[in-house]
Amino acid sequence: MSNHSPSEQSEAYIALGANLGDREKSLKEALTLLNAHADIQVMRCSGVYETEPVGYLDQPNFLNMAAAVRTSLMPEILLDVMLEIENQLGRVREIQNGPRTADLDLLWMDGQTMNTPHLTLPHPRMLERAFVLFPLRDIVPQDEPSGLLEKVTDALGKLDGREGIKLWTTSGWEGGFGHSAS
Ligand SMILES: Nc1ncnc2c1ncn2[C@@H]1O[C@H](COP(=O)(O)OP(=O)(O)OP(=O)(O)O)[C@@H](O)[C@H]1O
Ligand SMILES: Nc1nc2c(c(=O)[nH]1)N=C(CO)CN2
Repeated sequence: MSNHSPSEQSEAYIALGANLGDREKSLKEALTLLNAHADIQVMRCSGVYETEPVGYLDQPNFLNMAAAVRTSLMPEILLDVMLEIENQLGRVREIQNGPRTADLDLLWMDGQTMNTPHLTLPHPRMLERAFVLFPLRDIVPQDEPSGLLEKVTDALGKLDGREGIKLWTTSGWEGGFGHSAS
């Protein structure tokens, strides 16, 4: 089977989080590794936000961000690349919702829906999570064709304020990847 989608390129949105070790370095390395893949280009990066842990509370604050990538890979293959990057950055799965050096979630891919044991799209919890929505809002363009901006704006309107989210750095990291012009 081909690893590539029949219709050229997709735009995928990825959430990144880290709360162990040098968190900012882990996020940057994850993006560098994504962009180093021959079939993935990092197009836009959100600001980096420091966020209080959600779910399992007895753990350090996270840094969270989101990135938009262009890829010709099928969603399952893109997810495999992301899980491999988590492993390369030293992720060990011990506690559900627990601390991690790097967590990469595939949020949205041109509005495609799927539900397999390996991958659910859109990510089922993305619209409940302020630590996903604030970064996403930074990078979804007004004219995004598959309805993502409306979903993000609507979900943000239902949140109570900023819920333990503060801007850490505006990042500007996509400039380093050389693909930021559309
Ligand atoms: N959209 C998706 N993005 C990332 N992983 C997914 C997705 N859908 C299903 N999965 C599966 O979820 C599995 C567990 O992921 P992980 O351990 O990162 O969960 P988590 O980050 O602790 O929780 P959450 O999924 O709520 O963020 C992955 O191995 C992957 O196969
Ligand atoms: N603030 C914050 N909390 C979390 C996060 C995360 O990335 N940021 N990830 C989780 C599991 O994916 C559980 N809780």
